[in-house]
Amino acid sequence: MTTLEQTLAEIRPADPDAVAEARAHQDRLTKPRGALGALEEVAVRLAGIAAVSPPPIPEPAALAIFAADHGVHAQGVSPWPQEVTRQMVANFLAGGAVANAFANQVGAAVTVVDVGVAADLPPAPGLVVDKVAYGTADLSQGPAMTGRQAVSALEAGIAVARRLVGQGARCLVTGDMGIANTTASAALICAFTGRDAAEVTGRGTGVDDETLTRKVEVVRRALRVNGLSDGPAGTAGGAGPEAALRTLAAVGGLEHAAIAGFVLGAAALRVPVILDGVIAGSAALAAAALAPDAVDHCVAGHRSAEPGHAVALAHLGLRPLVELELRLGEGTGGLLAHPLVCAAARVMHEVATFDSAGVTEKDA
Ligand SMILES: O=C(O)c1ccc[n+]([C@@H]2O[C@H](COP(=O)([O-])O)[C@@H](O)[C@H]2O)c1
Ligand SMILES: Cc1cc2nc[nH]c2cc1C
Repeated sequence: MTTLEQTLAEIRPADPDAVAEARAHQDRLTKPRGALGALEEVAVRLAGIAAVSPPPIPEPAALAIFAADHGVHAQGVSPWPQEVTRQMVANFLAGGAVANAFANQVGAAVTVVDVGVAADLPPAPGLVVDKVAYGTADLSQGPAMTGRQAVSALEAGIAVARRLVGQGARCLVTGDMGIANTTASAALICAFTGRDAAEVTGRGTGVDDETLTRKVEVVRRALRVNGLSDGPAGTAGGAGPEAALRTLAAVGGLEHAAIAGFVLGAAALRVPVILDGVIAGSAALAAAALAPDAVDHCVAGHRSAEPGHAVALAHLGLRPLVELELRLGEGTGGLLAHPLVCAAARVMHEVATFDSAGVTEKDA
């Protein structure tokens, strides 16, 4: 069995007994029922992931920033030059990016993974080189990746999840870096949800109106040339894992595939994975198409300003914890959500019950 096949076979849904126990416990705690809003569902979700209630507090966290370049950059879909991908990788490794500051704030270790940067990077502590290609092909002209490249990138992500959990991480956070990757994200979201390109394509790093119009056309062309535009909603590329892999290879990026693998790896290990922005959301659609139960192991860290992100999260049935109009990527929104996820779990360990504290319950 390949690493991908083995990982897919290991993924199970949330544990129903732990979920039921966690719900019942929430209702015994000294607070009005439901008073912790969405955090109650996070606590229940963590119990379902760990298959125990109360669930362990998911710390320490580890962030993996998957970096790659995109052939579609040649279509003028980003205002930034491609070399910014490589330059930002150097910035992450030097500790100078926003992701580093946020990781320090929440005590998360940072790993940078080169799965497809279009340049060779010098070895550095914190850098994992698992380069599948020097960037993808232009998805508006044909498939961005071969099936084999997509599987290699998925398996690179699985390997990182396994390694970080093996080193003691109890929560994984997705991060990405790749100039032009919001175009690939929009194409993935169209292909997996059946929505129109104009609804899900956004300004990314900040394109002007003219470039946005071109970007929407590039996404439409990508779907058309790859045979993904004429299926029923949600199954434009067909149903099942093989179709999911074909769709991912056709219009995804190497970092999207690696992030999908990272999500699958976390799910197989029953470790919660906090999703960052639109790149992670679109990658999670691919992971969910490969293994629907993987979604049970995900927490949506935030909702980014990119319009496709809300569409992806709705399709996954995930509610974002933080909404600050962030549109940076790197894992920044996921990191900010980590203390909320830990607080949700801590409540389950430390808050007294009505019985134990001698607090009178409301009238029946
Ligand atoms: O996380 C997001 O939702 C997000 C939204 C807009 C832009 N980004 C980041 O910006 C880069 C892609 O933007 P663009 O305009 O080059 O496609 C890439 O490095 C992403 O990490 C990320
Ligand atoms: C400067 C810069 C930093 C980023 N971090 C993630 N994507 C990015 C894109 C740019 C352009």
